[in-house]
Amino acid sequence: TRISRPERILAYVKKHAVPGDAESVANAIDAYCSGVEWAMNIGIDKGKILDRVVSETDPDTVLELGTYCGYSTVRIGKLLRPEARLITIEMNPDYAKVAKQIIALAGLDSKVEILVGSSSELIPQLKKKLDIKTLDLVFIDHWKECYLPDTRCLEESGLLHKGTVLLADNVVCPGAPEYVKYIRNSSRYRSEYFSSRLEYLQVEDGLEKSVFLG
Ligand SMILES: O=C(NC/C=C/[C@H]1O[C@@H](n2ccc(=O)cc2)[C@H](O)[C@@H]1O)c1cc([N+](=O)[O-])cc(O)c1O
Ligand SMILES: [Mg+2]
Repeated sequence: TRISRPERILAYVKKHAVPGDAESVANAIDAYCSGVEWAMNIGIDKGKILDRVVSETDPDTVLELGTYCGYSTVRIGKLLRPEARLITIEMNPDYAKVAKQIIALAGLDSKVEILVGSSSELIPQLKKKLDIKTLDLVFIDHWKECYLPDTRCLEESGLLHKGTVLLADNVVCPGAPEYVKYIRNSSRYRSEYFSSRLEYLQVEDGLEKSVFLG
């Protein structure tokens, strides 16, 4: 069988990125996905909003739900202080294998830990397994129907503190209507919508930033 799309992306990154240069890794993935074949990375336009939210939050501990090829993992990781930690959850072992190599190529493996498994199974274990107290930033970009149940699980696991930022991708396309309805109507969050474009296309999409109020 042909190699998978993530493996085609990895081959392109190996050929065109500069090892240790995270920016060149992100640029290589964007070049491939703009010019050769689309892939569900947050992309350039929404990526700039992600960058701004990460920089403003300046987090010590970040959780990402949905690693895929590691594009957003690299975008976030390159903005973190050396002592900060980024935990990313990926349930597809083949995707995790590609992401691990892309994150290493970006020189970010010391800051990033990839956990292979489902978010619903791993979120309740984070405190115990990874000695995590609370999360400063959560980037949500996995299966859209999991956004809400996993947010409830984060609340119940005591992983959110006053000021924790949740940033959700794809609130318009493909959309996460149950999540958006919950988070915008909850008195426990202050939410803001950032309108943008779906990765590599001229379709509207956007990010929802929600601050947990405790
Ligand atoms: O469907 C989308 N994303 C689903 C992502 C899913 C990823 O999350 C992982 N996961 C990890 C842990 C889990 O528990 C479950 C899944 C999956 O193994 C996959 O790697 C999507 C689709 C479009 N689109 O235009 O169609 C655009 C986007 O930006 C998207 O993010
Ligand atoms: Mg997405």
